[in-house]
Amino acid sequence: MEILVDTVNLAEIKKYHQMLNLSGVTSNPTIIKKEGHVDFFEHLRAIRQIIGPDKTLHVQAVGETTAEIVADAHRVLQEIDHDVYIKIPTDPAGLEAMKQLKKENVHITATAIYTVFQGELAIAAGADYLAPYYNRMMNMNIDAASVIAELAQAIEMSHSQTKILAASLHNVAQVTSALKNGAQAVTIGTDVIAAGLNAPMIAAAVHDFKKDWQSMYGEQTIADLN
Ligand SMILES: O=C[C@H](O)COP(=O)(O)O
Repeated sequence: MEILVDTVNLAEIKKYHQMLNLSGVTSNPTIIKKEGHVDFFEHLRAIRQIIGPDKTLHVQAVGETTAEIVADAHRVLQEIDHDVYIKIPTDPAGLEAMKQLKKENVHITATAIYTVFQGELAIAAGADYLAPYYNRMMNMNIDAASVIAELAQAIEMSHSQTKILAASLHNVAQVTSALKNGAQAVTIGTDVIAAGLNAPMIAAAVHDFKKDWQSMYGEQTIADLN
């Protein structure tokens, strides 16, 4: 199971890289905008510095034509490193760019996926990851769980190496549903992770255990015991 964070906030990436066994970081222009007008390449290099070479870093191309997308990909690979996963929207121009970039062995994350059909074409194009947009599908009354389950089946049936990296996850239920339905990876906003771990019932359980411990041993921790 791969857990990624859907943020480019350096402090948040540091915090969750330390807390969790993160597999990587994903971004898109909207996520980058939240940090203000940062130096794009410098910021991405800082993320790579934090997560190290073994984690995956997914950066979205912004060009609209195939030639522009391919040029964006080349620039990102040149400025950051050749292990970056280039996120490419799964539309006509993007699919053609995927086909071209796979010939150069570039890592591809096919993004903006709302339908099984888009996913199937991205699998055929050799994408390394598919990023189906869970919450955005739900907003359109598309059954996101079924789309992910069908894509998982398509990958299995075609013996493809493509993995599903569920994105646009707006709550813990969506995360667990994506994983249950066959996503190998999920990219989660740090607000969703925090909300999932800050449930009052977790704090209450920890508090009750502490109270019972203190009623016997006072302020000493286990490490303090003689
Ligand atoms: O790049 C993919 C994002 O996970 C989309 O998330 P969003 O629907 O919250 O903008």
